[in-house]
Amino acid sequence: MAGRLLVSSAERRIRFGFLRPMTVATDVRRGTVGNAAASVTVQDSHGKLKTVADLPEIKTFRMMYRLIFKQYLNRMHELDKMQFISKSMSPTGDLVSNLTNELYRFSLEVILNNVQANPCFIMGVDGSPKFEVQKIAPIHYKRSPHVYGNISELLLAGVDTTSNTMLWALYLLSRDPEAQEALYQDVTRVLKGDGIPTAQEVNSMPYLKAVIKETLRMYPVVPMNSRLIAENDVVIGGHFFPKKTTFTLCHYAISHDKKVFPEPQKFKPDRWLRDGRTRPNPFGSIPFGYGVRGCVGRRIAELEMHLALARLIKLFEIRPDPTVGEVRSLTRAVLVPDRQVNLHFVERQKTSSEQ
Ligand code: HEM
Repeated sequence: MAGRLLVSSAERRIRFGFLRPMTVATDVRRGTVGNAAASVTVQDSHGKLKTVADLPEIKTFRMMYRLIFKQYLNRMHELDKMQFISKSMSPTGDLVSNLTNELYRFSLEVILNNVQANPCFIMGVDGSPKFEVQKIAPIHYKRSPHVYGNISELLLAGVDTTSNTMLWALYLLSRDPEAQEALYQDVTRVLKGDGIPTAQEVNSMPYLKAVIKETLRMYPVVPMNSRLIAENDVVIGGHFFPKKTTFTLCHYAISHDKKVFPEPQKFKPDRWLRDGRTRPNPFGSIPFGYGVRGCVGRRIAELEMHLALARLIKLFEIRPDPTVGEVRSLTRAVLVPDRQVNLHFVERQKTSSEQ
């Protein structure tokens, strides 16, 4: 997600933020997201969209993840012992700042480690192609407004998004023991021991993926974005729109359409399973946007959330705090909870094969 949300004037330069033309000639090297599992979509010289790279394996990213996640889990254990458990004895306790902060810190570390390992990544965050930076000047960032701008965009795009989505996912799971059990079964069926899941293992956990998809459907963390139809007039649904019209897409409204998602207010990860059922229209929920200017961090974000959620659910049962009540969402650039979300992390017993 790029930093600035909406710009009202169609004349405004499009390189900032969400206001982007549909017809961008893109030679942006999407591969700059590093060596995480990434599909790279570009336009070829004939303007055709194609995927140029599918990198199924994760190398440095996975290694860094292991380090970061180890620390993070230790911290969760610490919190579990010191705070979550003691707070559960005094339900008026406030856990939210802890959980929100912990998720924020976790997402931040993942992104910053990526920046360190892939200097070009930071330079490309405004969507402008700066691939050559990687080769010329690996990590000597000059203090320029451009770099500051990129860093703040990176924080909003890469940290607030994943940390809030994780928070929403944990919140939804805490309120749905059945879904949580299904997720636990899905994860423990594949993951034995303490190892970090491989890309292949993640692919074998359909319910895990479904939980993230359903979370993003219910709480699309980037609730809206825009497109500027720059070059041509268009007719949509019988309505004429002159060129340079700005369209604002409300992801939240789209993904709560009951014609596409029956019972849209219900958390139902099953609707995303590929088990023979009729799946929802793929454009019914597009939390990462779409096309050449869709989210460049999508694969990293999904990977990060899949790995984090798999580990957390394997280690902890997540329970709601009865004092919190029904949480609503607010748009604060990203979709955030309207109150502190207290959750209890109860450590699971290890099975005999894992002792
Ligand atoms: C839950 C996680 C995330 C969600 C839901 C999300 C969503 C979005 C959306 C909706 C857009 C606009 C797409 C469009 O206009 O079609 C976007 C753009 C972008 N996102 Fe994300 N994002 C997430 C995580 C990340 C992460 C982790 C990063 C960086 C590591 C990132 C970097 C970017 C960048 C750089 C853009 C601008 C792309 C461009 O202008 O071409 N995002 N994101």
